[in-house]
Amino acid sequence: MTPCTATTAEHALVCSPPPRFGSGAKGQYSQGWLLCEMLLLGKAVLVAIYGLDDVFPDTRTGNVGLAFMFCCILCSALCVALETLLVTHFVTGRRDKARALTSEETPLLEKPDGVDEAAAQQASDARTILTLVAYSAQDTVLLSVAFAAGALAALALALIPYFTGQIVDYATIDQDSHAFTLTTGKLLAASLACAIFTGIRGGLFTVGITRLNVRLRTNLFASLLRQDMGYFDTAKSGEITSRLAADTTTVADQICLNINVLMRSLTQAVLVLIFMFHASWRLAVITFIMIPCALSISKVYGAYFRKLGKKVQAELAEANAVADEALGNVGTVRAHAAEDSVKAAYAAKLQLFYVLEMKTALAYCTYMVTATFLPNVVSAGVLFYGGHLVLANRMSAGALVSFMLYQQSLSGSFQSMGDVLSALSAAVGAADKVVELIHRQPATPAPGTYTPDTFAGRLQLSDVHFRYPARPDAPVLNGLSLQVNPGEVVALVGSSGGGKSSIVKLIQHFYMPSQGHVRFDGRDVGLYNPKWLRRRVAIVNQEPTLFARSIKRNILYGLEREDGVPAAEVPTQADVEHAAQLANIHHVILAMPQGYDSECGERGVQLSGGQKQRIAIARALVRRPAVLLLDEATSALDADSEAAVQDALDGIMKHHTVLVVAHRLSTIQNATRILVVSKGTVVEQGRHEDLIEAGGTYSALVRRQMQKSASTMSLTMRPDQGPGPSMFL
Ligand SMILES: Nc1ncnc2c1ncn2[C@@H]1O[C@H](COP(=O)(O)OP(=O)(O)OP(=O)(O)O)[C@@H](O)[C@H]1O
Repeated sequence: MTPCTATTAEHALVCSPPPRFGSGAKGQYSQGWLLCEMLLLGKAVLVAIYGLDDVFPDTRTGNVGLAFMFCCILCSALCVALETLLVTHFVTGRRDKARALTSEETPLLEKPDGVDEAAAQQASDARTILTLVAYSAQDTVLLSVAFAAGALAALALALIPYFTGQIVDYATIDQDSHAFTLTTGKLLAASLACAIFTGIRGGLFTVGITRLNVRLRTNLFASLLRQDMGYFDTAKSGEITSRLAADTTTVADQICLNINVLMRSLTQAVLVLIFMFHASWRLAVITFIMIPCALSISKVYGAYFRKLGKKVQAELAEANAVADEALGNVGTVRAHAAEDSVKAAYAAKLQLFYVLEMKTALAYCTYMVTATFLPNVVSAGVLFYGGHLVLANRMSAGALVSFMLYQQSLSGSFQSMGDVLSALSAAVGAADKVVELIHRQPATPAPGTYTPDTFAGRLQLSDVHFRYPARPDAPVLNGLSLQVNPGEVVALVGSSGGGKSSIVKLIQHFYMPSQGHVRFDGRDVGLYNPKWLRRRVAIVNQEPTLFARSIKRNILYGLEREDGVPAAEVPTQADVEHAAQLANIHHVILAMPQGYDSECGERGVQLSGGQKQRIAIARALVRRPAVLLLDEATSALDADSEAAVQDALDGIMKHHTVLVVAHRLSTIQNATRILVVSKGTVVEQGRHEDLIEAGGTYSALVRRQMQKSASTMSLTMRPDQGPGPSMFL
C-alpha cells in the first residue's frame, strides 16, 4: 500500500518544477526515485517487522546496517544522476521547444527585473487572482463540496499508514489474529473511502474547470466584440483567437488543477502531521526540522537553474535569428555565395548554446544527486532515531512503520505544494493576458444611449482630422467638412488612398476623429445608441461579408430575436423578400433549390461576387434605413454581375439619402453633389457637369478614366452598355 500513489500521478500532471523536463526525463527520473524509495522503505519495513534485534542483533550491527543503507541510497542517487545526465542530452531539443513555448505563453518571465515592473506585475497578478476568484465564486457550492471530498480523501489516506502500522504490530508483536483481520478490513475501508472521495473531488473539479473555462471564454469574447476598431487594426488575429481558444483552457485547467492539488496537499500535510505527532512526537520534531532544510536546497537550486535556462534560451534565440535571416533570404545568400559565412555564424551561435547546455547538464546532475540523496537522508535519519526508540521500547515497530509512511507522504505533500505554487504562479502569468483582455477598456468612449423619436438623417462632418490608431504618424483626413441633407445623393470620388472609405468608417463611429465632429441631425454620432443607429444608417461595404448561414439569416443579420430585437420589430419574410426585390436578387434566390433557406457557405463562398453584393444590399435595405452608406465595389465583378448590382443601386438611390463612395460614372452623374476627396480634404464639389466645366481635378480624373476605359472597353462592356456607366474612378 503506497499512500503517495495519487500524489505522484497528479503531481506529474500539474507540476512543472524547473529541473524536470520532457516526459521521458521525468518518467525515468520518477522510476529512479521510486526505486530508491522502495529500497529504503523495504529496509525500514524489514527492520520494523522483524524487530531490530532479529535483523541486526545488537545496536552496533544495527548501525552497520544503517550505514549499509546509506551506501545503497548514495549508489541509487549516483545512478539516477548518471541517467539524468544522459537524458538531459537527449531531451535538449524537446526541452528548448517547451521552454520557448512557455516563455511565449508567459512573457512576464522574460521581462527584465525592475522595481516598478515587479510592482506592476504584482498588481496585475493580484487583479488576475481576484478576477479568477470572482469567476469561481459563482461555483462556491460545487467547489466547497469538492474541497470537502478532498479533505475526506486526505483523511482516509492519512489513516492508511496508521492501520498499516497497527497491522504490523498485530501480526508480529501482539500476534492477535482477530485484531489483525479487523484492522485489515479497516485499512481496506479507508482505501475505498479514499478512492471514492478522490473520485468525487476529481469529478467536481473537472466540472468546475469546465464552468470556469466557459465563463472565461464568454467574457473574453464579449470583451473582444466591445473593443474599438483600432485594437483590431493592431492586434494579430491569430493571437486573439489563440487567447480565446487555447489560453482560456490553459488558465482554467492549470489554475483549477493546481489549486485542487494545493488544497489536497495542504490538507494531507496537516492531517499527516497530526498523525505523526500522535505516533511519536520526537520523531515528528526531527522530521519537521529536516524536511524544510531539504526543500530549501531544492528551491535555491531551482532559482539558479531558471537563470541558466534563460541564458540558454537567449542563445538559442540568437542562433534561430541567424538561421531565419539566412533561410528567409536564401536567394540573396546564394547570389552572394555567402553560404559558408552563414554556416559559420550559425555554428558559432550553436557552440555558445552547447557550452551553456553543458553547464545546465552539470547543474542538473548535481541537483539530481542532492535531490535524490537528501530525502533519503531524512528517511534514514528518522529510521535511525526511530530504531533507537524501538530498541529502547519507547515506540512500537508498527508505529515506526506508520511513521515512515507518514514521513514519505509528508515530504510528498511539501514537494507537491512547492511545485504547485510555482506552477500556479506560471498559470497566473498566462491568466494575466486573458484577464487583461477581459478588462480592456475600448479606446472609444462608452456607447451612447440617445434614441430620438424622429430621425431625418442629416449628416454633417465639420473640420474632421483623423489618423488611424495603428498609424498615428500618417494623417488621413485633414480638416474635412461635408454635409448630406435628407434625400440627397452625395458621391465621394478621388484617387485611391485619398480617405473616402475612412470617411465612411468615421460615420459608422468605428473610429473617433482626433479633431472635429461627425454629426447626425446636429448631434454627435457617438451620442446615439449604436443598435438604434445601425437600423437607421445602413452600410453596404466594398467587400461585403456573408456568414455561414442561410440567405435569409444573412439578410436578417443583426435583426433577429437573438440579437435582442423585440419580436415585433424583427422583419417578416415579406420584408426580407421586399428588400431582396429592391436589391435585384429575389429571383436569383427563388431559383435556388432551397430558396431563402439556401446556405451561403463560409464567407459566402457558395455565391458569386455579384450575388453576395446584392444580398448585402438587401441586408442594408431590410432595415428601412434613413441613410445609406455605399462603398461601391464593382471592380471585381464581371459585366453581368456589375450591371445587376448597378440596377439595384440605381433603384435605391432614387428613394434614399445616400453617401456613396463612387466608382461608376453613372452613379456620379445622378448624384446631387460630387465631392472630390484628395489627401484627406474636399478639393472640389458640385454637380457633374459643373465640375467637368470647371476643368479641375474631377475633370482630369474623368478624362483619365475614360481613356483607360476605352482601352479595356471591349473586355468589360456589355453589348447594350455605353462606355459611360462602366467607368471606374
Ligand atoms: N485600418 C487602417 N489602419 C491604418 N491605415 C489605414 C487603415 N485603413 C486605411 N488606411 C490608410 O488610410 C489612407 C486612406 O485610406 P482609405 O481606404 O480611406 O482610402 P480610399 O480613398 O477609400 O481608397 P480606395 O479608393 O482605394 O478604397 C490610406 O493611406 C490607407 O493606407
